[in-house]
Amino acid sequence: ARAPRATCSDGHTTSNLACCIWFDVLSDIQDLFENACGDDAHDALRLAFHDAIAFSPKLVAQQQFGGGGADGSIIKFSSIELNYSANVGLDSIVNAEKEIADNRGVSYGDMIQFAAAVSVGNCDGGPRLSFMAGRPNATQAAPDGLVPQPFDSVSTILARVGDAGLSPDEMVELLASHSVGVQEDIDESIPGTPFDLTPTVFDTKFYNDTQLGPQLIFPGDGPHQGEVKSPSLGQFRLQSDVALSRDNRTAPHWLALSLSQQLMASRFAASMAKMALLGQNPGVLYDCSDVIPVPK
Ligand code: HEM
Ligand SMILES: [Ca+2]
Ligand SMILES: [Ca+2]
Repeated sequence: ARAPRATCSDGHTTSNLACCIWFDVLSDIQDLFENACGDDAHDALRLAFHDAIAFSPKLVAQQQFGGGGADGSIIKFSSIELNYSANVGLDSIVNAEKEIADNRGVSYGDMIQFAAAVSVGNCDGGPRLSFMAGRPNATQAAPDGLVPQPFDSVSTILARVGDAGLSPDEMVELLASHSVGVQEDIDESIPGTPFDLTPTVFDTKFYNDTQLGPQLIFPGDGPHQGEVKSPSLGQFRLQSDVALSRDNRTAPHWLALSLSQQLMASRFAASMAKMALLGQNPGVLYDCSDVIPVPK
């Protein structure tokens, strides 16, 4: 059955009038992204992970605050969280999204997941992500140490994301995001070096090249902590990506995704939807997915 339509004051239609504000936010965020899959879109996708993954039931069991997950804490408490080493390079997207959210009166947690969903649709091959709105504002900064680092072992990474609620398969699926990413801060001599040869295309090349590509060269002045050799000067290899691509707990799924654009895109969309709810009460959220543009 088709969802009932409501018409916003600007003429857009959506299944829920409470979603109308997101058409305004969409226009702001697309101005920032220049309707493209460029630097700001990439940063917005990375930001969604760094906000959401900072959620730890394990810390709560030790009577500590475990972070609020996808709660916008990385914007609300940016003066704290942007000092964490894993969050290097996120300042400019945090400031840009904060300004839009403040202007439009939406929560930072919603803003971050919305911007990420829009960003993926701007990349050729990117699936249409869903978007749930209604996250309350963060109450505390997330503690340090919850965002995986490229020099972490596979066991460390899987334990950390497992604590947050993500399976090894979901971790693998989410890394399709590195198909549209570049590094800036691991090797500062070569900012903008991508993780695959098609950083504006959401494709399977990243999975294929990390798993099967030869390890020949450090493209800049490396090695740096978290970096391993890459197949060519034009791309950069994170140690964690290569380790996950070859570990027996994650390599089979990595291979499966490398063989099917359709599987990769659909699994990524499902895992992103799950990640966007980490630490959140789904009962207070409502579906504004119909505001997310249909990818070209
Ligand atoms: C094991 C987990 C992960 C590790 C260790 C990791 C690490 C990194 C590192 C070191 C960079 C380069 C940052 C810089 O130098 O500017 C990066 C970039 C990026 N990451 Fe991840 N990442 C992980 C998972 C994810 C996930 C789950 C997402 C999204 C769902 C994501 C999205 C991105 C994007 C889009 C970029 C590119 C940013 C840009 O182009 O400026 N990453 N990641
Ligand atoms: Ca957070
Ligand atoms: Ca790519």
